[in-house]
Amino acid sequence: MGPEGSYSEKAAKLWVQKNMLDGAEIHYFADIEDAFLAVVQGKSDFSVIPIENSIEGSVGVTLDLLLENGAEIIGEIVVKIEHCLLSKGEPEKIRVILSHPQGLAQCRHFLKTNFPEAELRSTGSTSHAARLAGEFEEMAAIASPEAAECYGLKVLLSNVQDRKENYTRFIVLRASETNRVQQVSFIAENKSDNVKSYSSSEQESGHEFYPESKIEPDNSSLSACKTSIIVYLEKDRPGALYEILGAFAKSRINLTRIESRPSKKELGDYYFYIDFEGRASDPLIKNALKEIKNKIHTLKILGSYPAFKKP
Ligand SMILES: O=C(O)C(=O)C[C@]1(C(=O)O)C=C[C@@H](O)C=C1
Repeated sequence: MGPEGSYSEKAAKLWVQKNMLDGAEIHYFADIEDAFLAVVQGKSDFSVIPIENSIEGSVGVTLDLLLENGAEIIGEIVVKIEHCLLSKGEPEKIRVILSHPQGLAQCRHFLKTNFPEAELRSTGSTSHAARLAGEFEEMAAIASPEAAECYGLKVLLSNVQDRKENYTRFIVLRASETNRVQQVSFIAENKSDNVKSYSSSEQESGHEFYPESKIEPDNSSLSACKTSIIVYLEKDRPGALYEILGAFAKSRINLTRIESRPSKKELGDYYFYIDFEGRASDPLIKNALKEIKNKIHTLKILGSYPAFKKP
């Protein structure tokens, strides 16, 4: 998610560095949906998308897109978020404050206390907010110090989020295997022997997929890896969720997160997003997944990936 100076850019750069993908090019998209779909449509090899924040919780649109699209989670990155109040003008002049909805929500108390009269407006990203604030003195943005530098803004106040400790977890996606196979054959068909040429505008960047071996996780121990799944029960019955969680508990599989999301079919009907330690290919986990398959309507495995380790 762009433009330059967003937290997503920071996460993407960190992931590139961690995986030594030297020479990787960063492409910027207007919002979470566009960045997500870029990978599904073959416009990028990987997408880096925010999924949860320690103050504000889940990013709903990301959860919905994970359900609706064929994308695989192959990594995660946690970024410390230190929001600043940025503006060209002085604090007394501020009439409108812009940010991504997550940014505004993470600073709700600060904004209400210090700028009760200001109009709050959402933008596609915090950096987009900073870019706009660069144009009008009566506007301010909640964004990173890097965004201030990018768009020539003053940092009026630092660390304005409602809790000092503020972290966002980003996931790294690539197209699911079926999608990737289609995209690779598409590239191969459009490539002559030694000249790289791509006839479709969708493949303008002319990229090739990074070899998978470069991004395979270290699977030396179960806790070094995480797996994310989506479960749909369809029929609400007593103990259904308990049985699913029981299958994990019985095998001593450690759950790291469980989240519900409305199915959008009717009120009170949910999908459950579950993260746990270990890889889906591990026999212990395979067994637990087999056991729960009989008790539920849908199981979607989103991917197994190395758990984030603090540098
Ligand atoms: O707007 C940005 O800079 C983003 O990268 C998006 C995003 C988010 O959606 O959570 C990322 C981190 C912060 O929590 C605020 C906004």
